[in-house]
Amino acid sequence: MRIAQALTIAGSDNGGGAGIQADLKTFQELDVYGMTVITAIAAQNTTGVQGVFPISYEGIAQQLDSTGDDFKPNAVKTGMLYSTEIIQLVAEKWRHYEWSNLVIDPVMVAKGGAPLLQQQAIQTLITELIPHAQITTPNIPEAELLTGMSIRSLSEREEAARRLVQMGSTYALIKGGHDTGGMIVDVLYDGQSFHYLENIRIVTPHTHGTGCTYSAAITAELAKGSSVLAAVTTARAFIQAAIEDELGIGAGHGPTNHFAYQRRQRGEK
Ligand SMILES: Nc1ncnc2c1ncn2[C@@H]1O[C@H](COP(=O)(O)OP(=O)(O)OP(=O)(O)O)[C@@H](O)[C@H]1O
Ligand SMILES: Cc1ncc(COP(=O)(O)O)c(N)n1
Repeated sequence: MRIAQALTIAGSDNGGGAGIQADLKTFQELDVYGMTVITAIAAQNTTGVQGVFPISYEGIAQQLDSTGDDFKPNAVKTGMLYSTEIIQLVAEKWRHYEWSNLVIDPVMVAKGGAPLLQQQAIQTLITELIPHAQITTPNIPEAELLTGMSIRSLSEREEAARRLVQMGSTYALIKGGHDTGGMIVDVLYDGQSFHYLENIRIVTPHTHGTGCTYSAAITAELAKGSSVLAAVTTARAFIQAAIEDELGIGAGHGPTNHFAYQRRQRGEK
């Protein structure tokens, strides 16, 4: 049996809703073999982040080498990278191992406001990693910090996507989850034309890890050989189902339901 393989380079969420745990669950649900390089341990639950403990530089470098020396992932995603040094290291190993299909989820701040990327590392993300990206998937506040512009209107979302492509990302996906209103519009730009993914906003507190899960689903689909547009379309359906069929875990912002998409595909409730 041949199986597509994907690697996630991200932080750990012991609560299982975001970070590498969300990524692995998503890979598994989409029939992709998952591997991890852990950058930091975030102690957190549905009420917030209680602590962040970065893995040492050597610890991350060794995980990247142990992975790269033996495995050939068909796609790679990055989530919480935390510092300039880690971003530079990932960029160096990316070139060294000649990986492909890089999905960058530029994780900066957790839902409750805890910083997951040091302020000064944003510029390093722009210069070192984004030029290697097949697709970069910021939410609106992340897109504002990356592009230096404020984003209110749809045309500003399009302009932010243009700027990300100018920085070297082949595709840009500006996610609309932080917008207000009944419909959520995610804007995908391929350097020439825009695609709009519109979905009904589900009213629920259980949206912890939506960005992680969405970008992991894109990564899984790219690993299986889908085009970027097809990968984003499937991933959008995956995250919509995961938010809609809520699990109701925890006292605060609970995780999304990673089982929901495949259960629906099988005709189960
Ligand atoms: N309430 C909701 N109903 C439907 N879709 C949602 C909802 N909240 C988020 N989404 C979708 O989930 C995806 C990611 O959401 P968002 O834009 O909030 O990213 P994010 O801030 O990176 O997520 P997170 O910080 O939770 O990991 C987007 O496609 C967004 O449209
Ligand atoms: C390890 C890790 N990575 C990413 C997030 C972002 O997810 P959210 O914005 O939903 O808190 C997180 N909380 N923890």
